[in-house]
Amino acid sequence: MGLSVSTLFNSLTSLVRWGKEKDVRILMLGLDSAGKTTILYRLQIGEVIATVPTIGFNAETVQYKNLKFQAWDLGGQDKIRSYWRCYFENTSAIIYVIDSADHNRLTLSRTELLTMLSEEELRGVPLLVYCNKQDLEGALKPEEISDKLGLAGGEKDRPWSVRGCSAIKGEGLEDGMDWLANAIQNKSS
Ligand SMILES: Nc1nc2c(ncn2[C@@H]2O[C@H](COP(=O)(O)OP(=O)(O)OP(=O)(O)O)[C@@H](O)[C@H]2O)c(=O)[nH]1
Ligand SMILES: [Mg+2]
Repeated sequence: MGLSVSTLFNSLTSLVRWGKEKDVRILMLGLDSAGKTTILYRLQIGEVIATVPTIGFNAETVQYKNLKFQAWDLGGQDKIRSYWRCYFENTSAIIYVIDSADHNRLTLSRTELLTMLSEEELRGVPLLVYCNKQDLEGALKPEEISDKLGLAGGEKDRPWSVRGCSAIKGEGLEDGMDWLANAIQNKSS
């Protein structure tokens, strides 16, 4: 995996420095290969880039309509998910990405999501779930995924929304971001 202690330390130092300078920090989380990095660069440069699995994170400034934010796209592989919590401080919103065609790992993805949401630092933070890869045959619809996640039963203290998208086709991303931008602005007003 190659994530050394010094790499982690440097990451955390830059995280703290950046977190102080910028206002809106959005975390992008989800299992490996869900499409987080693809979505990040789709939002930032409007193109599909060739990705490799993220070891550590990508941090980018994204301008979306009138909202400028720092997006932290964290690697989703099993062994590095435990580092997610190092990035929770000062989070304005969470984008959680699910591969809608990865039926076998939906339960695991739900578990990781609920574990993260139970963290005190993320209490009340708006959550957008992108059900990505809607272009793939057999992809579960956002309504089905929403039912399986069961957020309606427990997430009463935060704004949340579950939306379908395809980062490859560029579909659905804007609807989700419009909702998130509103949720962030309402929270801080
Ligand atoms: N068909 C389809 N493939 C997608 C879509 N979004 C991403 N992919 C592909 O899914 C693979 C993984 O995408 P990444 O963006 O690297 O996934 P990630 O969530 O950043 O993965 P980690 O960095 O390992 O956590 C790549 O081959 C992407 O091209 C989509 O909407 N549809
Ligand atoms: Mg990635």
